Amino acid sequence: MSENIKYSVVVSGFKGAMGQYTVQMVRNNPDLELVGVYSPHLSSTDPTTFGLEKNIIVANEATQLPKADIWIDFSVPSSVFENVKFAIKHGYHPVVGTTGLQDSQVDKLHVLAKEQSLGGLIAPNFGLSAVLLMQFAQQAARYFPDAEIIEMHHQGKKDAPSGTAINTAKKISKARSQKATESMENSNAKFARGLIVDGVPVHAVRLPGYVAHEQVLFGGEGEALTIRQDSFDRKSFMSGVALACKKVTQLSELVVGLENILD
Ligand SMILES: NC(=O)c1ccc[n+]([C@@H]2O[C@H](COP(=O)([O-])OP(=O)(O)OC[C@H]3O[C@@H](n4cnc5c(N)ncnc54)[C@H](O)[C@@H]3O)[C@@H](O)[C@H]2O)c1
Ligand SMILES: O=C(O)C1=N[C@H](C(=O)O)CCC1
Repeated sequence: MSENIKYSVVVSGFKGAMGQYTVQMVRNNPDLELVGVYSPHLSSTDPTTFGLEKNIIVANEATQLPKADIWIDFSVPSSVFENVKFAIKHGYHPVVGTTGLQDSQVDKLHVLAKEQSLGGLIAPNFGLSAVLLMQFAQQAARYFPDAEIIEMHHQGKKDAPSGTAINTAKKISKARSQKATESMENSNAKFARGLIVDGVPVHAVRLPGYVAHEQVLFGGEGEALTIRQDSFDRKSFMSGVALACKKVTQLSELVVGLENILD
């Protein structure tokens, strides 16, 4: 980061599993300064209730947040669009980890950010292992058009399939040079065969003990290839979030995917 520049940050969804890690990451990062946190339905807005310094604004309405350079969002799929729209309109550079944005919503946010020449990043996964898995899967799909995805997450996950799995399926679909062998539309066992995302079956598992994991299975004639990544700890996402904070103020548009800002 350039010398002596400290970026101010607000964290939306600060009480959630990812929000809590993010708050710690920002507080421990000498290049970042936490100035506000946001979550609706709070019983108290006293920062000390949440173990935060007195000068940090705790807001249960976005309009109460202080101005800042960066808005990090780890909220819920049903709120992320409105949150990011608010962030862009108010000049915060968005760093968005929350999943569940529809393509049409991403398009709208892209236009909004462009109108304001404001850089931002939406990343369905901030983990390096997942980013690499998606890239390897894209490469493999050129030669193995037949692929299926199994994503496995903790039981508290609100959305299914995961944002990463949807993104992986899209990338496989784009990279395929041939159509997959089976026509999934004609399958008579739709539930057991998973949700078809861009022609790729996606199976979602929710179990205790799991954090975030994905496996892509490719099958060819007499051979198979399996690519797997495991996020065993939410700490694994934090270097990606920190990198996004470092880069996002230098972007002049909304970028999707951590791979686009990796050095
Ligand atoms: N991109 C990544 O690398 C990555 C990694 C992990 C999780 N995620 C995604 O991040 C999101 C959050 O995950 P989590 O495990 O922390 O979930 P969580 O349910 O533990 O936390 C979400 C928090 O958001 C709060 N919230 C509800 N409505 C809100 C609103 N309108 N504005 C702000 N906050 C609101 C909730 O009260 C809760 O505290 C999910 O979409 C998940 O898929 C992404
Ligand atoms: O824990 C979650 O929820 C995760 N969500 C993201 C997704 O939906 O892909 C990334 C991995 C963790």
